[in-house]
Amino acid sequence: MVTPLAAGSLVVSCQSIPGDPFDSAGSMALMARAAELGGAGAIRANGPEHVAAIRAVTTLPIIGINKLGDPSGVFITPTFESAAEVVAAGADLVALDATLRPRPDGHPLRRQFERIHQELGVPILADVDTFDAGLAARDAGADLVATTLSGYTGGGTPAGPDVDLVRRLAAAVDCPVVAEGRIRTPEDVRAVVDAGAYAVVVGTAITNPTFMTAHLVSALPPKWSTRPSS
Ligand SMILES: CC(=O)N[C@H](C=O)[C@@H](O)[C@H](O)[C@H](O)COP(=O)(O)O
Repeated sequence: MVTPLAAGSLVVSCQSIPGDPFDSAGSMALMARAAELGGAGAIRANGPEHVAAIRAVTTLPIIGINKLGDPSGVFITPTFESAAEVVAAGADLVALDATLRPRPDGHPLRRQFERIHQELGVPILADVDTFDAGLAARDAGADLVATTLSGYTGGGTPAGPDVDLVRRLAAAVDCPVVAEGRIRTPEDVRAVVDAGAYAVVVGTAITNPTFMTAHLVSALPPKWSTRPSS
């Protein structure tokens, strides 16, 4: 299936954290507008309400996800019905958890892919955690494979992106490989592009000011941050 995601795109993931000051559809729509002004090629957004709010302010392609259920298991667009909701709200592609973990509805991934293609008519971005999951997702019919879930399914979360997984998948699958997860700096972007990424997704570094503030505050020397003002 032809993807509306252009090669060489920077995709901005406009997702809010529950309880954060920016946790609203309106805030994510503003983030999407800012991303478009800055040159983003697409937006990734969570849930029908946020997808609809972003659809109303931009013509950029939207990668829709629908996070439901327990975050320790399969929860990114876990079912066909959850995919249908974000497509009805305006998503142009659907991203979903394509790890090898058991799925909440017990249906095989291939069946979910077939229904999304046949009944919703949109391409599928498979969020994977490992090389084997990437191969399996492509074999099951994914249109694009993303490294989104590497570092989040056990064994600890590294500080930077999984450049090696991007490289291995890009050399092995006959579909675009999207780099996603912990891409925070221009150097990270160049590293995943050099590894063969078709497009690059950045979320936290752009759309989570609370995290980024804490991240930079943590770099302050302890004595400097507590010294009295003169
Ligand atoms: C693991 C998981 O649930 N990742 C989610 C996937 O949609 C989002 O929480 C991430 O923000 C997104 O993948 C972008 O990554 P980063 O925020 O690191 O640039």
